[in-house]
Amino acid sequence: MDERKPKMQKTLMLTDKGYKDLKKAVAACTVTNFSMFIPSMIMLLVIMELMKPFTGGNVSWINMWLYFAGGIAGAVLVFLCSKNDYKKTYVVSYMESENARTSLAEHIRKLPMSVFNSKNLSELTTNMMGDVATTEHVLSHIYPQMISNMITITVVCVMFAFYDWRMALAIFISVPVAFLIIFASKRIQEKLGRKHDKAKLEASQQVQEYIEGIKVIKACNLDGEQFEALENALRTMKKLAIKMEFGSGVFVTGAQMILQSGIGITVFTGTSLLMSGKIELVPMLLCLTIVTRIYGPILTELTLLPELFYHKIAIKRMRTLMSIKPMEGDEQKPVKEYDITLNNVSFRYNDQGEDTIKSVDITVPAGGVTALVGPSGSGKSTVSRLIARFWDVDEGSVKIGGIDVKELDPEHLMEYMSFVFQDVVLFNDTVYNNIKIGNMDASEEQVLEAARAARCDEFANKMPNGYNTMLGENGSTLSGGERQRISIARALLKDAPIVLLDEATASLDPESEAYIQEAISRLIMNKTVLVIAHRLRTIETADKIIVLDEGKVVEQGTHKDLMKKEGLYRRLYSIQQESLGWSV
Ligand SMILES: Nc1ncnc2c1ncn2[C@@H]1O[C@H](COP(=O)(O)OP(=O)(O)OP(=O)(O)O)[C@@H](O)[C@H]1O
Repeated sequence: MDERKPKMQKTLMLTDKGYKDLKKAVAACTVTNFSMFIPSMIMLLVIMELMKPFTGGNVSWINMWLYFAGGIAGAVLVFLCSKNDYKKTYVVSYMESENARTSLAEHIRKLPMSVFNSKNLSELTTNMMGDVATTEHVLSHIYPQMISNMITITVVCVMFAFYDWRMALAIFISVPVAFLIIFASKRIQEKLGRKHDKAKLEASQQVQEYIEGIKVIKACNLDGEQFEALENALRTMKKLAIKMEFGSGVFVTGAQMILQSGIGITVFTGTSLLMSGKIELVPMLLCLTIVTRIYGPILTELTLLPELFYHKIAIKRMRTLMSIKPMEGDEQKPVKEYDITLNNVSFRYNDQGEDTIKSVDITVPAGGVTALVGPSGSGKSTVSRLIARFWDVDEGSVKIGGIDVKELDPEHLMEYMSFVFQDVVLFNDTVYNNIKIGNMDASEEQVLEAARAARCDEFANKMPNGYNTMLGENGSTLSGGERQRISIARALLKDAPIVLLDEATASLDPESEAYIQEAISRLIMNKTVLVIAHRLRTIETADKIIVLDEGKVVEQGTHKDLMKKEGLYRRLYSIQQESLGWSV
């Protein structure tokens, strides 16, 4: 964030507009605070009018009617000011939280995958929802009111100081003491807040794991064990929540008592000054009216103040996430050739530990099909992730058409690639929209054409609303083969010149596989294709086969070439051929 921005703007991570709107909200709150004095003043005037007969005067009914009219006008004014104040404070908070969530989402989208290795989903959801909600609450309920209350009380005290400094001091003295008590508890509150946050995160991870793994839990009868872990996490969260509430409660109640003692101090000072003839009754009553009026919002504010400390923790977390450098690159640079080369590439997922890919040289010729094979864990998927720049290589380079992928913005690079993975991610939307994701600019006709080519018609037409049928969360209502066909339809619609197929048909039954193979043949026509396959018979016709073992290229050539050698490929192929004869 820009160093020249005001401290409060930086602290609250506000946009320029948000900061301006916050100032407007403070102004609106201050106007409301002052407008609130009007009814109390009128009440005071009415009381004084009614007391006239006790001092030998008469009640003026004209005055009473005037006060009545003034009261109504005052009430309308208070209503209008409060309405404006509500609008200003809530608009700023909701607009800013929308901005914060959008910029977090945009930022997360551009982060290297290594970030997602070290952060889990619950942590990111907490950042996007919980931390922003804390900021939202602080902006709508604390900052504008706190600042405007400070302005109001300072103005009132300064005004009173002109009349009698002792009365001004009596009103004011307890306010800073009350605030000091809350701020003195900052360390304890922050510590408790951090612990509670950690417990909340642990609990939401447990809930997420429990719900995601519900099928396995049921199948393996793990209800007891898994539920116990969840229960423990929830119990710890409860304990810490109580501790936190108790911790803040002690200080808040103490601060409130001190503040309320201000009323007593004002009454005592006023009465003493009145008795000694140093002030008159009316100003003293005015003082008391104001003090009760002004302390009300501050009392509420004191209960909310500890949230400022938890907010600091939330802001720190958001700032840490925002400070992670996104992957950058040229957003325009055209890629004209589509051959892929890996030159002496080494890569490891974690800073500690062994390289997953070790000094690999690979060439994927443009317009042909290259297969990547090897035992499980040999690094096939990792190579495809490096080509797509989901991760950056540690050594060497990955080039497409002679351009290093590190020079290209990841989103720009994606324009040249389509993927079909074994795990297809589907959104809670219609079948049609799930396919359209492949190319948001495609016409309806193009979407349906791609869907037909990927053999989606067979299942979509049987659904209640055809292509407009909503899929459950992550397409839970579809079979593995159906999900794959949607994924292929997306890729067909995208029509990118490079296609990466990662175990696309590995988990399918023969009938689904036949459908998918047909759709895939259409997809890869005239494209640069890199296919990762476990079942070697599916890549026998590939133009080139690269064999990986423990992160190294150990063989390459055509199926025929490799079968002539006594190498890993031939061994894997023979094992698979043998297993075809097995039955259960
Ligand atoms: N996100 C990750 N973080 C840390 N290590 C990882 C990650 N993904 C993969 N690995 C490790 O890298 C190695 C290579 O994994 P990779 O998925 O590339 O192998 P693969 O050949 O595609 O395996 P498979 O055929 O079983 O899918 C494995 O040891 C794996 O445990």
